[in-house]
Amino acid sequence: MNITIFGTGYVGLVQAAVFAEAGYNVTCVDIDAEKVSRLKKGEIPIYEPGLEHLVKENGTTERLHFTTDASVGIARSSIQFIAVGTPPDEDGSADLKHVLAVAKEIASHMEEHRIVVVKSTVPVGTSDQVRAMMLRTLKERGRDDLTFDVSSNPEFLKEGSAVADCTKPDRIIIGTECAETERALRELYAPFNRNHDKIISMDVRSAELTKYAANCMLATKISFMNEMANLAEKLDADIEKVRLGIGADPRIGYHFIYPGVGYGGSCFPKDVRAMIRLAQTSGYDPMVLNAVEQRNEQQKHVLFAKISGHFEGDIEGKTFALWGLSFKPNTNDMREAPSRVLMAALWQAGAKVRAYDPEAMDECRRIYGDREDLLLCASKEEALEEADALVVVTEWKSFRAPDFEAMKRVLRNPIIFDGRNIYDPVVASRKGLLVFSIGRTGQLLPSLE
Ligand SMILES: NC(=O)c1ccc[n+]([C@@H]2O[C@H](COP(=O)([O-])OP(=O)(O)OC[C@H]3O[C@@H](n4cnc5c(N)ncnc54)[C@H](O)[C@@H]3O)[C@@H](O)[C@H]2O)c1
Ligand SMILES: O=c1ccn([C@@H]2O[C@H](COP(=O)(O)OP(=O)(O)O[C@H]3O[C@H](CO)[C@@H](O)[C@H](O)[C@H]3O)[C@@H](O)[C@H]2O)c(=O)[nH]1
Repeated sequence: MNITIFGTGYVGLVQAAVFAEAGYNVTCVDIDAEKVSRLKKGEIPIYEPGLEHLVKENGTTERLHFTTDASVGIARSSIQFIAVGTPPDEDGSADLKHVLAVAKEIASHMEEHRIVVVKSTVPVGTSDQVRAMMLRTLKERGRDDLTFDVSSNPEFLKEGSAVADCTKPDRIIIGTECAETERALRELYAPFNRNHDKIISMDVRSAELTKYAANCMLATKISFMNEMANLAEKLDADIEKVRLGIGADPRIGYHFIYPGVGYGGSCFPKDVRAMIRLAQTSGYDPMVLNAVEQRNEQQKHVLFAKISGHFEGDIEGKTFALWGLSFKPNTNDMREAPSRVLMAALWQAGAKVRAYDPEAMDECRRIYGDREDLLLCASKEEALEEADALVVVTEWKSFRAPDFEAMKRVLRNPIIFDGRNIYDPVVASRKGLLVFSIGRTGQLLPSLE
């Protein structure tokens, strides 16, 4: 089976590699010529566990092609996936210009029936816009005899485990009103649907809403837990105990109830805002989602407030070691990362940052360039040198069991601001370190001898 995928970002590239591994011939089209030329050489522009191996292995065969020439991809395959970005517009709504550009491109070059599958995260009603754009373009070409279908197949992969998520999806949503498309997509996904039927078929609009609803639900869980964490501090309770206590209820579950410094990344912030805009333009006041978004914005400032509180506002001239730049572990992605909000606040207050991240150093350099108040360190140990305290923003595995005694010797003050609750304050205190966590301060903080 031949498949074409527009967009070689996290979604398009990973899905392409996984389809190719299953034995399909996949043509990847991207307008970014540099990216395409790197991919042709087997260079992977993003860090995603397992991806490089898959692209290299399949890129040397006939199964995985990269091109900037849309017409090649359109001619080759009956199924055309749209997996381009849907970044936020100025008002928070999803900007559909890339999606519609691909729709126009497909209609400009197709010579026979095509199944267009929207995999990008798009507001309800986008498939109607894609359809209208294609009809208009075909009409302009004088080829409105050509037929096509537009369906929805949203993607649920997580960065950092994208290959695993695509290989073993927990559900495959097929949003279509066309029986032929449903048959084709069921056949396409059959290799990923062997254990039990993971395919959930529905109409296109419900499929589009399912994607936003999933992300909004997960974001709501996180904002709710952050709210409980902030309250726990006020009430001298320990949110980590509360987390275990509520997670034991299977109706709540242990997943996605970790408090922290707020959710980041390329999806939750953008998708919650897009859902808010969509609700508002439909004449509905999304009270819950507004609160989710506001809590998250404030949560990104909680760590700085703790730092400032401890040093009684005397931040100017101080240096902070920062462990973790990416928005979550196992990725180099820094889009909407809480680390960026924290660094901006520290710089604004006149502090310097010595940062380390296992994968996001190049990305950080790309974003900030050379700055006097940012030193990118070669190791987590180097970041601690001459620092007034350590701040942990991302819970990378390699940060979890540090040598507290060595840390105490190097830091100017034996203090850790732990934005992900990866350290036990009691254990750390035995080694002479004071840990400020999220949602577990007050009487629970052991005093240092
Ligand atoms: N990143 C994730 O974890 C994730 C997960 C699920 C869904 N999504 C959604 O999937 C979509 C893609 O996200 P992403 O993170 O892969 O984006 P991305 O920004 O990493 O990549 C998008 C790619 O599309 C290319 N592109 C733009 N216009 C094009 C065109 N006209 N023709 C061909 N290529 C074009 C860009 O050059 C870029 O390489 C978004 O709607 C996103 O919300 C993302
Ligand atoms: O208990 C938790 C879980 C996550 N996070 C934060 O939430 C953000 C998002 O994390 P995660 O969902 O793991 O990463 P993403 O790669 O952004 O994946 C989300 O967004 C994708 C894009 O839409 C969807 O496909 C995925 O299903 C959805 O999980 C990160 O900043 C995490 O630190 C928390 O603060 N607490």
